Amino acid sequence: MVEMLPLVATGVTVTRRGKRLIGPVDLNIEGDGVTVVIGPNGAGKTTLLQALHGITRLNAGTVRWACPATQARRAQAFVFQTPVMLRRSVLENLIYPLRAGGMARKAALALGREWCGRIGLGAAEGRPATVLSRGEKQKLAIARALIIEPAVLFLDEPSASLDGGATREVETLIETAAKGGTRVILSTHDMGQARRLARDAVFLLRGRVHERGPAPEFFHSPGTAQARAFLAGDIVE
Ligand SMILES: Nc1ncnc2c1ncn2[C@@H]1O[C@H](COP(=O)(O)OP(=O)(O)OP(=O)(O)O)[C@@H](O)[C@H]1O
Repeated sequence: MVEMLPLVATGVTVTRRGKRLIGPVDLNIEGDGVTVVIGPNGAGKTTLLQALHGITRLNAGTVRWACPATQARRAQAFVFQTPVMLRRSVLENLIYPLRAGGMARKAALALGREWCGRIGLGAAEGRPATVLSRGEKQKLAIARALIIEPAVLFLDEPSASLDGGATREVETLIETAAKGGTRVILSTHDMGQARRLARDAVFLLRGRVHERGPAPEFFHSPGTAQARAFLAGDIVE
């Protein structure tokens, strides 16, 4: 895997139609495991993830990786909150990034089938991906991101509106990826999920990093009144 970390964001600011969505944000991400980005609706979680991944225009600031930008782009993946399925079979969706990366079809199919089985869709490999359930689509989208063995994986609300069983399956995929050396950065509204997965937490409020820390300390004894209130389930704006 490409050595991409630390990720260093400095003064990252995104403004749209005269409104500052995030920033300035300074953030350093290194080590391994899962970083969770949490905060109220509209705090800027999605915008921050997209800014770090390089798919939204910055109005100020920089995002730097430990490797050249072209290499960094190829070694990271992003899974959107609403998974985008190609109008092809489950298996063809899975092998798409492998083929785009130049892998021979036979090898790609073998790896794709292995992943189909791993996410419990072995019997559905020929089915159109568009007819899958929401949970199945999310698993497929995550598997399609992981199949290229990215060094860094961004996930925006990976289990929004999934039930307990589907959420568990998605979390297992994420944990396995993190154990395998993929650095995961995800946003979530689910504080149970944040506690289960996080190595460290970033609490965003009104587009700024309000508090950041290792998960055990952050969840046990947050340092700011707003983070305490948020974790207690109070409305924080
Ligand atoms: N292209 C855009 N133009 C104008 N405003 C935008 C644009 N994209 C996002 N916003 C606004 O920026 C703010 C941050 O949005 P973002 O989706 O990043 O927040 P979030 O923390 O992910 O929210 P949620 O928890 O509701 O998903 C919101 O007020 C949103 O309405």
